[in-house]
Amino acid sequence: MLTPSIDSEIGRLQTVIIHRPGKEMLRLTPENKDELLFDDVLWLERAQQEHDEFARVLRSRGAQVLYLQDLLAETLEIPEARAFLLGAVLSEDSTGLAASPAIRQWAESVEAPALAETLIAGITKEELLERIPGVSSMVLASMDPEDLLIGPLPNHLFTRDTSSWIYNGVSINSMSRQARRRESLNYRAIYTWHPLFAAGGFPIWSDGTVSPALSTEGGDIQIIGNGAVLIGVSERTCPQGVERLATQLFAGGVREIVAVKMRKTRAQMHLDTIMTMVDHGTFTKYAGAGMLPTFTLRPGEREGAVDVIENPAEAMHDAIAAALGIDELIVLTTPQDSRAAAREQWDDGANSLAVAPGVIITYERNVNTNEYLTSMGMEVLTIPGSELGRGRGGPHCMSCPVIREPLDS
Ligand SMILES: NC(=O)NCCC[C@H](N)C(=O)O
Repeated sequence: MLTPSIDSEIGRLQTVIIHRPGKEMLRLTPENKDELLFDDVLWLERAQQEHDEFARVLRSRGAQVLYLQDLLAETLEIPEARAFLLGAVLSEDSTGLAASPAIRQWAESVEAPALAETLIAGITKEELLERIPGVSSMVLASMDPEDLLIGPLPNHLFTRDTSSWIYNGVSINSMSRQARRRESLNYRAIYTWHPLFAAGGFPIWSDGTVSPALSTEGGDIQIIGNGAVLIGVSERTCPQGVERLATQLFAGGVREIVAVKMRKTRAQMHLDTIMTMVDHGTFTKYAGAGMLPTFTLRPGEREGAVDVIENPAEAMHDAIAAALGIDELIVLTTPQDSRAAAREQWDDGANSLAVAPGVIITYERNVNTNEYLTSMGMEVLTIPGSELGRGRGGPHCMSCPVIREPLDS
């Protein structure tokens, strides 16, 4: 059993969920990559090596690494969890009325590890018919052999986005994009039934079932400490979603939220693509992000009410410093020309993961940023990411911290 607790972005990382890329990546093609939110197809074996190095570095700094696919497989051993996931994924809406009973019967009998892989990698018509030949179904008859009856979830790689531990509770996020919505179901099953979490005792800020019109994604959420949360209002996280999460967090004791109004572009899809916290009161930030308007949100007087203060762009850093209860923020922006800055941002240069205050994991390719952060006193642990980065996410996106040491211990 775990006692999850994340009261900052930088406290020593004790437990983290990551996902080793697998067969789901082999579903990516030049034709479907955009719909699946990847910028390129990737070389799976190399991506796995890069990811194994990520896991090695995490462990070398004392973190317990939990693999999402293992958690899912262990969860699927529990009949209620299996029934929940199969009911949600293999509904008549997706598999059709005629094939549904046979598919469900087959899925009930699959060993948990294989079923976990199938839920993440998806299944083609031909793979299904190898397992249950002779099903009479117009849905299947209308498909080509290699068409996917259940789609893949390649973006499970970015464990942070779908699941955010915020102080003592968790937000299973409502994903903005169709390609990522089923990811929330997997986390919901894990946090409800997996033995590490099933004892509960933690608030669920959101169970992932709210409408995508109220989307919040974890790449936009940073737990900056001092009872405060920084949230990007981005391409993926909408103001309605922020307000909804804010009411839950305020009821649970969070003191203040600073929401950053971001540009809505793919290159800056989440807050952690332009800035991440690396040390006490210290952020690394992409030069091209500039100063952005913010909103300071606090609990209103009435129950469930939220007070909103608008802050001009020039007050961005001051608004975050105020939430942290400090006089001034330290913002580390690599001095380089704007083209080099844009290239490193695209390659997740601002997407660092702190494993302790001032100790961060970054992609090795962002040489200027890494040298600069080192010169500013950070300990920079680099990992390769040429393949992993094709999904447009770095170490921060690829991690869902569950337990961090409290900052004041
Ligand atoms: N926090 C992040 O920025 N996560 C990266 C998500 C990349 C993924 N391909 C997506 O578009 O959702």
